[in-house]
Formats: sequence, structure tokens, C-alpha cells
Amino acid sequence: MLRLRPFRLETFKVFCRHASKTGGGKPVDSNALAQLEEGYKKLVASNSKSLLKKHLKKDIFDNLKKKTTPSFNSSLLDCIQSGLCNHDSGVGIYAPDAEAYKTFADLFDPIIEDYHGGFKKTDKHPESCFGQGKDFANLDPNNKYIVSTRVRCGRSVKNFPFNPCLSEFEYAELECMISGALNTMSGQYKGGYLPLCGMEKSVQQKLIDEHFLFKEGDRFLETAGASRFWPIGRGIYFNEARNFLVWVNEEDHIRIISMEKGGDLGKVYDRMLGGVEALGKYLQFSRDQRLGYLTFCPTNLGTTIRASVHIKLPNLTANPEEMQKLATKYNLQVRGTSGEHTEAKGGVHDISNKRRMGLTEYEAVKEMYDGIRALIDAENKVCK
Ligand SMILES: Nc1ncnc2c1ncn2[C@@H]1O[C@H](COP(=O)(O)OP(=O)(O)OP(=O)(O)O)[C@@H](O)[C@H]1O
Repeated sequence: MLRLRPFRLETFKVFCRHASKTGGGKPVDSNALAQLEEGYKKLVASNSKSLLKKHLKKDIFDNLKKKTTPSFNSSLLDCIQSGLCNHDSGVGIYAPDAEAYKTFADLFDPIIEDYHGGFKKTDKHPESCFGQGKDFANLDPNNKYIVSTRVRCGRSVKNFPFNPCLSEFEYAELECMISGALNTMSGQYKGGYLPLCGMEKSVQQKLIDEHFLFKEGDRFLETAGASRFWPIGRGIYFNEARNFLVWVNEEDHIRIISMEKGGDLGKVYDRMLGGVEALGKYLQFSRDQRLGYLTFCPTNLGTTIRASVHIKLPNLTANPEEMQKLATKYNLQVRGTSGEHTEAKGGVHDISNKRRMGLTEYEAVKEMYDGIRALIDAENKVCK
């Protein structure tokens, strides 16, 4: 049953939430400060390659360690706990609430600039320009290299904070709003919502193995405060063809995903765009004038788009240096078969656009499209 909240009630709720937090911007308690100091010392002494370690200089640390965000009292520890606990993080920082991007800008800005290929603190993310699926031809018409193609984007629901600040009630409330909106979808999007609460472990594992569902117990997200009250409020929506999915309350409030076998990027992209548009009729998404669509992790800000292929490139895989050189040249990110922080099984890599910010949605997907074409060309050259 659709159960959407009238806008005025939503506004009132936010007003109450803010009014009850009169201590907004409260000082950091001494326990958190001690944890920060200790964690920072260990990070500095470690051989971590994270962007957190690279950019958290002593003067920035000292300047930010006692600050908190105005409405939710999120501290520097809330932002960097994951990177302090996991020295093998690639990035190591998350925004517990949207205000963290401003309160802790001295740290977020250089990390954002580094990750998104030069998005400076004076830059503004462009207005959305999605283009169309027909702008992208099939990347592998003979089905030689690409196992499957997936395009996803993230959305946060306006007036709700991110994971670490959500109450148990708000998780359930968000799930109700989002699944209610999803259940109105029709045509190729018609399907059903499966909550994680009550899902059999064997069913859950099968969905993870099929690359449909998010993993459980991700230590990077867990230490970032994203797994509280798990599995309450979490779930997945499927259309009947199982090529359109929506994740609810995993890393972001909403992940909208389109995926299918083969390399027809245009078709996959169009399907995702239609889903975003349909959901946007029922839900208001958080968007910042400078940062674009707001997400929990700074690597997803802006367009929030990750367009990926599962691809087998045996010659390039045998020459990882060449593969990495090409990936860097084309702004691509190479992951393992089961996603971030996993190994490539059977020579299948997950390769996607890396940048999501400072360019339009069309440009982000085009970057992946051009890069994958270049990788396939390089693979073919080695074959000849
Ligand atoms: N092209 C693809 N084809 C099939 N499955 C894919 C493809 N790309 C990613 N996946 C699968 O999607 C699941 C989620 O991957 P992963 O968590 O790395 O990325 P994500 O959903 O984009 O989120 P994030 O970047 O925040 O981690 C994994 O099972 C992964 O194997």
C-alpha cells in the first residue's frame, strides 16, 4: 500500500528534529576526543594508502577535532572512524549527515578533489544532463568479452540524515516511504519489495551470489556507523524481469540499479533513467547546489553514477601494469568480481567510471563507454 507523507508533515517533523537538537554544534565529548587522538596517531604511523591519511594533515586534524555539525552533532570521529579502523580503506571518510560536508570541508574538499579528478573547492557540480541510451552503442555486440553491464545511482531522501544519524524509527519510516513509492511502478518496472527482515539466509546468500543484493557485514560500512539496527529498514525491490533493482537503506537511502547480461549499455542506462524519473515523482531527493546529489560517501557525490561491466580481458589481466595504465588514462576503476574490496574470480573484473562529480551524468557514462572501448581495442591488439 502506498503511504506517502504529506509535505507539510515532513517539514514539521524536520522542524521538530532540529528544535529538539538545541545542543547542535555541541562540543565533542572527552571520550571521542581521546579515541580521535589515538586513532590519528596510529593512522599516521601506518602504511595506509587511504585518501584520509594523505589529506588529514596535523593542522587540519587539530582544527577539526573539536567541531560538530549544527543539527546532528556529528563529530570528526563520526566521519573518519571507518578509515581509522580500516587502514586498508581506499578513501576512509563518510558524511554522517549532509552538514558534515560543510563543517569538515577542510578535509572533505581535498579528498573530493583528489578522488573526482580535480573538482576544486571553488567548483560547482553542473546541472543534470542525462543524455539518452541511444548515445551508447552495444560495447560488445559479439558477446566476446562482456559478461554483464550495470548502471547504478544513489539518492538520499530529502530531510533525512544519513545512516549514522538515523533512528530505528526513521529506518522503518524511510523503508515505508520508499517501498510505497516503488510499489506504484508499472510497465517494465512493475515488481515487488523484499525486506531483509525475515528473509531466509539461503535466499539472501543466493541473491548476493547472483550480484543482485548488497553484502552483509561490510567492515568499512559497519565502522562508519552504517549498519545500526540491521536488518531493520533494509531491503531490495525487483521488477519482474529482474533487470531493474532498488536497494533500500544500505549505504545510501536508495540505490537505483539496472543490469543485464551482455554489453548493451544504452538499454541498461535508459532503464535506470526511467526508474529514477518514476521514483522522483513520489520522493524528494537531496541535492546540494555545489555538490550535486548528496550521498553518504564522498566518492558518490554529484551524479552518483557508477556504470560498470563485468568483463574478461585475459591478455590485459596477464599484464596488470598495462591494465592499470589504461584504467588511469581513461579514469576507470577496476574492482573484483563481487564488488569493491573483492578478488577477480575466473578473470572477471568489474570496471567502471571512477569520477562522478564535476561532470554530467551523460559525461560520466561516456567516460566509461570510451574507456571500455579502449580496453577492448587494447585486448584485441595483443591478440593479433
Ligand atoms: N557489470 C556488472 N554486472 C553484474 N554485477 C555487477 C556489475 N557491476 C557490479 N556488480 C555487482 O554489484 C554488486 C555491488 O557491487 P559494489 O558494492 O562493488 O558496487 P556498488 O553497488 O556500485 O556500490 P559501491 O560503489 O558503493 O560499493 C556486487 O555483487 C557486484 O559484483
